[in-house]
Amino acid sequence: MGSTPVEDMIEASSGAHFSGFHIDGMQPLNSLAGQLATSLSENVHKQPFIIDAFDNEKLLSTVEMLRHGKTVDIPKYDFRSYKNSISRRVNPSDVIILEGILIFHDPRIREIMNMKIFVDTDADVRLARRIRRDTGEKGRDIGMVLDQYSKFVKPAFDDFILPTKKYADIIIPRGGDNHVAIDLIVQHIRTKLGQHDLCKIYPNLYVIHSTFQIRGMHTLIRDAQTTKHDFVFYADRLIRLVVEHGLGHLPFTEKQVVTPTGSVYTGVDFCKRLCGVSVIRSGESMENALRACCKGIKIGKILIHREGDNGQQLIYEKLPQDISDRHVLLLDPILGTGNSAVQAISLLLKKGVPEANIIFLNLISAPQGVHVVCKRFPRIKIVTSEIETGLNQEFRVLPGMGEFGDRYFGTDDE
Ligand SMILES: Nc1nc2c(ncn2[C@@H]2O[C@H](COP(=O)(O)OP(=O)(O)OP(=O)(O)O)[C@@H](O)[C@H]2O)c(=O)[nH]1
Ligand SMILES: O=P(O)(O)OC[C@H]1O[C@H](OP(=O)(O)OP(=O)(O)O)[C@H](O)[C@@H]1O
Ligand SMILES: O=c1cc[nH]c(=O)[nH]1
Repeated sequence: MGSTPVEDMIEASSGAHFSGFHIDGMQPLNSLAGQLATSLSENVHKQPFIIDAFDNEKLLSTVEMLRHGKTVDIPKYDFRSYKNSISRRVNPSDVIILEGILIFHDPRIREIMNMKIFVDTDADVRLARRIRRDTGEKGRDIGMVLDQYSKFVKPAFDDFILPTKKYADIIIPRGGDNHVAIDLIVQHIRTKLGQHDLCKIYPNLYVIHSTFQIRGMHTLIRDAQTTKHDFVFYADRLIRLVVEHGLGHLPFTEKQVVTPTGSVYTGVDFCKRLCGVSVIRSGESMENALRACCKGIKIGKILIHREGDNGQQLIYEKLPQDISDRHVLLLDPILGTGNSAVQAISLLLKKGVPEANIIFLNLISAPQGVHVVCKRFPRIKIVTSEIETGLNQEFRVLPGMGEFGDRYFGTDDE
């Protein structure tokens, strides 16, 4: 086995292809060539392509659980009995490698992959590996292996697997021996895991496009010398930008109107059924901006007691009764450790709000908080105006802007 998960996976693969990101050991859910052969009938070419042997629903739900940070049990396929017998426990991790024949077939599975790789291996090498594996590991007779290969495996590869190559982002020639390609992929994944590429790791994290105006406003609110009046003024301007950006992520419907010139303008209609939820106290600073954009919007409140990096406790909540039918704009200007956000989002989920209907709006996010929230709730959207460098020992955001609530509401002593 190689020294990285990617290398391990390439070396372990039996030749056809793999795709990432991926979980080592996931292929039993998807089946290998032997399963493929048994699932295809002689007249497969005349029939629509239905893959009964693949449990894609299970694959999707398993990956979803891993993305939520949950441990899963993956069934292991036994080639001798043709059954899923034992299962294997897999823990969640930052990189999920998903490997298997026909892995690019189902568009829903393609959709969850950040990078799709096709390992192109010579047909002779694939056949040689197959003979070695099936006679050795599966105890099959060589005549049977060759017969199965020419009748089912080769035509099925040409008809169904090769065409999925077009979905790959990267095609690696010469399979696992191509160390340059493997190094490039490993480097790419490392880069994605770096703090500065958070948006690439988490497609639901949106950092508003920076301009010198925005940098200028941040410079003012971060400056410890800035007066309360200016702090509020520039924080409000930034908050308004974040709110407008966040509203842009709501669904919309197409709408046509007739303009005063008598022409038809094809536009969109805003999403109905919204509400805001502010995290007391700092989140309340964002309510005016939301009300200014969405007239009459209902705004619920959550109060969380925060102590250090844990010990978060929900103290008070008052939310619209029909919140589960609404898109929720969660308001809190600071995402630090992420513990307050996790508490608030967990409460919304408990009230029946679908995860995908939550947009978390904030001014600054520490990478630690982004990791915590995005891993636990991969379907919520986070909209922020800047990503910070980290947290200090007291779990304050760095460089940060100090105690936001105190500076905004004037309760700091200076
Ligand atoms: N989605 C969206 N709505 C906007 C925007 N700007 C203003 N709005 C208005 O904000 C309103 C959404 O607020 P809601 O209070 O959920 O509206 P509603 O569903 O009609 O009323 P309630 O059910 O009583 O809450 C919509 O009626 C929009 O007209 C925007 O940028 N996006
Ligand atoms: O991600 P976390 O580490 O949980 O930190 C973020 C929380 O801290 C801030 O509130 P704070 O406790 O300062 O209260 P305040 O809004 O009442 O000032 C902020 O508004 C968040 O709610
Ligand atoms: O840096 C921080 C962290 C939490 N709350 C704040 O107001 N500032």
